[in-house]
Amino acid sequence: MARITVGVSLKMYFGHRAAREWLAEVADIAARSEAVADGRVELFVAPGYLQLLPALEAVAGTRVRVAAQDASEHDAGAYTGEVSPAELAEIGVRMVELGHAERRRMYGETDTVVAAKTTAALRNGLTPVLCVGETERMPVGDALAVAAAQVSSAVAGAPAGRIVVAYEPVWAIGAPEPAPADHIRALTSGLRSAVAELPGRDGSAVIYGGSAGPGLLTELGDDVDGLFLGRFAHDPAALREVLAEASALAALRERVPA
Ligand SMILES: O=C[C@H](O)COP(=O)(O)O
Repeated sequence: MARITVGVSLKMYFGHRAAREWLAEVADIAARSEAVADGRVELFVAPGYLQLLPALEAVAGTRVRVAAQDASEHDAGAYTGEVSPAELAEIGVRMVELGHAERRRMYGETDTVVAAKTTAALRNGLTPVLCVGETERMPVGDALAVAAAQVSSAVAGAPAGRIVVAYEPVWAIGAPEPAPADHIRALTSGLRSAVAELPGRDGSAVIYGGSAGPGLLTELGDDVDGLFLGRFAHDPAALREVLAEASALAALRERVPA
């Protein structure tokens, strides 16, 4: 199936009530989207930890997947303040964001930590949304080398399973605009080839994040498997637009054999 993946992280932008209201609107949008309902578009939402249970409740009966924004590398034990990937899976969370630029930069997450967390996620049946990307503007070849090395280090030694690679150039996160389309295309195409060579990663996807919003998916076309949105999906109407674009792109891919 020519699946397009669209994810949204709320980071820590919303309080509890605002998150619940947003989730209710997203659940309604998803329920009305044929492409989400039949699986041509995979939609996942990554709210804060305290918002996970209400999120699961809100999207029950739809195909929307709930993702955590991080998870421990340990399943259980004396790890104060950590959140267990085993418990996330137990409550119905399906995906987990790992190695986001903000965690790497502000919380000291190294490639080694991201690799341990990736192993733990896959061990527990969670699909890692592996965030990778260069920290500064650089030529595409150099940027690809950085991002591809982050991917291969994260999955080395991890159990087999699908991964979603979110290519997020750090300099384009929280910016007024996404990275230039040519840069994104070069990187997502290169990462697709790199992921295709990894054993045990069938069905994996490479999506783009970093100030993404309506219009970008259509501009990128076939060179990307979807988007990872932040601020520009806080307005549910913008997410509705992106899902319509994803649905059109999925339909186009079904008509044109890969
Ligand atoms: O998690 C999402 C990305 O970091 C993108 O966030 P942004 O679209 O607000 O730049």
